[in-house]
Amino acid sequence: MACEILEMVADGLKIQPRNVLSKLMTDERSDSVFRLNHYPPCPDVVQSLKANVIGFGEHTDPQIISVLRSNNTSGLQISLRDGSWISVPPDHHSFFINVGDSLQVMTNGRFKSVKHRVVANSVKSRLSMIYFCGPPLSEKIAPLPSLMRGDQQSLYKEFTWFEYKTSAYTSRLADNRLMHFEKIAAS
Ligand SMILES: O=C(O)CCC(=O)C(=O)O
Ligand SMILES: [Fe+2]
Repeated sequence: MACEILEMVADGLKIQPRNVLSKLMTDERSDSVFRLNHYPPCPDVVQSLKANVIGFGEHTDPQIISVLRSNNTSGLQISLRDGSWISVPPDHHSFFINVGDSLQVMTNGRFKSVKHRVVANSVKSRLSMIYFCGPPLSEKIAPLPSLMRGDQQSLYKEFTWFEYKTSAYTSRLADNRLMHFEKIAAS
């Protein structure tokens, strides 16, 4: 399914070949990961604090895309441009597809990796499973040449997936991990 989505993304962007993104995850060296998260209910804390108890702190996903499925318990929220948070309705029949930092770079910022977090539910436990499509470690993460028009420049310095991961290990979850790879605009 993740492959199909990446091929539909390529179609939508009108780029060839169709597997320009999906081949990164079908590659036998692909660094994809599957994660299961369990958030037990937090009744006392939520009620006594009358505030959000964070189950998973705010962050962007590093990979290309993330394919998430959860049970029927709410908790996942995404951050809007104005900094406010909105809830993603839980639906155990649907998949939630998230753009990761790598796809943001590969589309030179056209697709944005959106900040998200999970807040604890006071009554029910939340279960989620996520498939993160990661490229091979040696893969250069750079805007797809077929997307670059005229003299358009990359917004990012060149780096490999391994370099991104190494740099991410020294950062905090909420940090913009692409910051080290952004080109500084000349003034
Ligand atoms: O559990 C969720 O709904 C989201 C978890 C998440 O964002 C992650 O594992 O990267
Ligand atoms: Fe995430």
